[in-house]
Amino acid sequence: MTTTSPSLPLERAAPPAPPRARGSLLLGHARQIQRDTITALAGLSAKAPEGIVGFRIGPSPAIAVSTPDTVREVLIERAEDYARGRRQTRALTPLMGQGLLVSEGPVHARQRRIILPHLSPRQVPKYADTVVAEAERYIAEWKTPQEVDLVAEMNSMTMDIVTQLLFSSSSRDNQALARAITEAFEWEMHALTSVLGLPLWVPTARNRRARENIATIRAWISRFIEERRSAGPDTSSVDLLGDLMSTRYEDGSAMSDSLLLDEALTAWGASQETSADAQAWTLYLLGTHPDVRERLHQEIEDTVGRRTVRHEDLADLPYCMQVFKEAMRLFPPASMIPRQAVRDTTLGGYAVKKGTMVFVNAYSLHRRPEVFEDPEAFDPGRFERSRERALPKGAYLPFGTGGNVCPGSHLALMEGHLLTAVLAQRLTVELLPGQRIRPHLMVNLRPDPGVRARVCLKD
Ligand code: HEM
Repeated sequence: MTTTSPSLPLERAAPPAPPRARGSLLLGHARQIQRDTITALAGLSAKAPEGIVGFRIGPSPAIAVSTPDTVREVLIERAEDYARGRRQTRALTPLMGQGLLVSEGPVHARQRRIILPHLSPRQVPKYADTVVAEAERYIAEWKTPQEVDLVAEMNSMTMDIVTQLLFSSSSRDNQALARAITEAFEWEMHALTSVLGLPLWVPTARNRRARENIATIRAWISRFIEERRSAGPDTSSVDLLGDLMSTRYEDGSAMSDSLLLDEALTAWGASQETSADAQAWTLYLLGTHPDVRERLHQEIEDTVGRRTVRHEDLADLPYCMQVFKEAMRLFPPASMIPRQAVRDTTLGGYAVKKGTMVFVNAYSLHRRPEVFEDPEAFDPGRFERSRERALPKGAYLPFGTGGNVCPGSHLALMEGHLLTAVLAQRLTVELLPGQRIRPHLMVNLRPDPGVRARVCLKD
């Protein structure tokens, strides 16, 4: 007689924890991350051949991912397992309300559907003349030759540009408003990065000031909305605010005033500093690579000469775009895209526990030697059309990917292309010697402690 043993359900082995970087017993890698976030996270990713590494920030488990596959898993394939971190939401809500950087789920999807068409490749060329005019006006006000900090200058220039693109107005003549904006963005930065990250209702002096600033800014934008309404429908489409006021949901209804305000402030916050940092890095890299600068100047000389740059010129300025894209490869303004696991899940075959913070490390992704040969070298040739097309999917992500991919990417690329051309056309920029400039990550990646340069208007 033969006997068969009762069949047992096959037990699947639980996925293992991701390879762990050893940190201090109590704090994990908190101290290193607090001191120098980008170096700490890049260092962790460099020791992770599979592009996934686990570590702790104090008691909280965290993971950094830095290969095209692991990044795509977090941002696309298993995106529903991750949300924005609680800290990000808490820090951004006071200024940006329920705008796209805060909202999730159906509200987020509905807002993206209505906003994205206004930032499409067909729509953004209408903003080109404004970008060029603002840049030229800004440059013309310099008494040159002059020594400047390029980081501060690019911040002011992009602030002027973004307020024109959004509201057809400038904050620079209104000192109280300009100060409120700077301080409010600084408060947000502090809330996102400080160890304590106290919520706005805690009555500290810093929080009280932030509440006043936020009220000032929101009142200013509300006034714009009211003025537009009373001026009638003709004023729509002159700027992004006009577009958002005139757009309609599928059911024919318009965006509420409160959401209009939230989305305008979100676009402002999401675009101004990212664009400024991208441009500052571009100038810095051009300053340290005379061969690239020479070729760029030649392209502009041959194509545009001394006349004002127009959108139609961009197709004939391919090297200019390659320079901007390569600068964002080496120094992506949004270097770390944060997420938090909302349930137990897996990543690259490893277990991820609910609550784990996940950092999509674009800085290290853009330096994968198997994708980018000699990754530390500044080589705009990598973005020649055929070479760019040959890049693996998800290898270059300055604007993220998936359901939260930057809706302003076409505008940002056009603005970067135009500004790179205008600045090279109108100025000679010479970096001052003896500077030690390092990437520093607060929310965005900026050159620290700034980039001192001698600028001179060309005749
Ligand atoms: C060089 C300039 C820029 C860079 C590097 C950049 C980068 C990014 C990245 C990486 C994300 C994805 C964040 C995530 O997945 O959590 C993002 C989101 C976003 N960006 Fe940009 N951005 C730039 C310019 C702009 C501009 C010009 C606008 C608008 C006019 C804009 C509006 C937004 C908004 C609203 C989001 C949130 C999208 C969502 O969560 O649905 N950005 N940006």
